[in-house]
Amino acid sequence: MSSFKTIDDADVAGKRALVRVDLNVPIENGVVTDTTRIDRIVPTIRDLADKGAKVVLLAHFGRPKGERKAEDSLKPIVAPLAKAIGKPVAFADDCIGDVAEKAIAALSNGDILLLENTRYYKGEEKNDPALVDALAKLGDLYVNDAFSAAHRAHASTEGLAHKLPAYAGRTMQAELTALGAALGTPKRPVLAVVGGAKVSTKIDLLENLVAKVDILVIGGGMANTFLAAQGVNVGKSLCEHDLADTAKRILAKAKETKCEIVLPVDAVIAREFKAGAANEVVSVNAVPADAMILDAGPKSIDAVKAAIDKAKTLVWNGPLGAFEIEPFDKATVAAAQYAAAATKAGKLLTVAGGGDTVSALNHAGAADDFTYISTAGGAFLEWMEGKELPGVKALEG
Ligand SMILES: Nc1ncnc2c1ncn2[C@@H]1O[C@H](COP(=O)(O)OP(=O)(O)O)[C@@H](O)[C@H]1O
Ligand SMILES: O=C(OP(=O)(O)O)[C@H](O)COP(=O)(O)O
Repeated sequence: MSSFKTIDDADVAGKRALVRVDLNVPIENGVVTDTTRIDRIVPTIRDLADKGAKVVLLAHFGRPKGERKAEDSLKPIVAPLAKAIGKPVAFADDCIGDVAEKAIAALSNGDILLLENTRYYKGEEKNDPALVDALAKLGDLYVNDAFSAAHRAHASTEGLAHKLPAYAGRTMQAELTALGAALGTPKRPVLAVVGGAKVSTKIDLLENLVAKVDILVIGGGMANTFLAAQGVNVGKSLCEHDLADTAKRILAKAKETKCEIVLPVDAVIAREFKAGAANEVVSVNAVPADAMILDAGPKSIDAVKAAIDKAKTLVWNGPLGAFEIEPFDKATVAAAQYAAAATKAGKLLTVAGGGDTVSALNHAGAADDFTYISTAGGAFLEWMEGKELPGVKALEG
């Protein structure tokens, strides 16, 4: 169990509390489509505000890589955040410097301010001491409530904890407690389902995961990368061809550890990435060069269901297809509803996480029946691997 200070240990009245939260939520046309991450940080924010802190929220959005990209602004999140907290939330157009300092100076005790995307600065992902210093100047204490970004050793998730008195927020505490309770000694067989689009940042963790789980279903963009590594032509699908060697190494390791790998055998393909695009089901060996795989096909769905039937524990991060655009949500919805039914019947313990995964499970009407829904995707899988998360470790001093 982690040994860090929590906000119960902090004297916050009249202090500027820099609170790292995860607001990397799904947004379509400027509208937040799933508020799970927002809802989960409310207790920490309300608690600090009620105790008279000046609450200054730090967060990233997307992967702008140090550029001020308008589509990665946190501004559209202000209104849903204020609604969830039930209090006004001010916004500053920068996370450091004059703009941030003036906005903080204008706060009264109990006020809440959101600073613009920390990833507008290259120093964030590099954990650059200069950015850490510039951020530290803005606060008297630091609270990390972003468990879902705790696998990143970034300025606002790791560096700051060494510069200011550091505390874990309520969600950070709750996630670690809930994951420990659900998965500390998981009932076997353990099935992991890993899909989604963040192939390059998640593929490495599969190498450890195949030593921890009995069955691994690989779906979504991740599956395309594995199929391509095996010589399958995936056409214009989301695929990271330069990771072929990594994929091969993981498949070899899975053989050694006797972890069963389930890859799609058929796919729903289309030529346009849009709702209602003309589509057809083909074998993964027959994807035309000008088409993309946007979902798993019916035979693949049956294979996922068969894997769920064998398992006693399921951990899931990453949708099996481009579930935001119908009809390419079928595999994700079918697997989610099947797992939810098995959980309800008492046959399976289910833990799922990740910004888009939770959104997909809500879309499928399955989230409420899962044993535990984490806000975290990559962070929760790294926790599952047994890795020390830099954001958590830094809180331990
Ligand atoms: N075959 C596919 N082609 C393109 N995008 C896909 C495919 N399968 C899944 N995705 C996309 O993956 C995204 C979610 O991936 P990721 O960010 O890794 O998940 P999470 O946020 O749950 O950790 C979704 O936006 C979904 O549309
Ligand atoms: O959405 C997140 O992670 P997730 O996709 O694993 O759930 C976190 O905000 C971390 O984002 P990042 O993977 O761009 O560092």
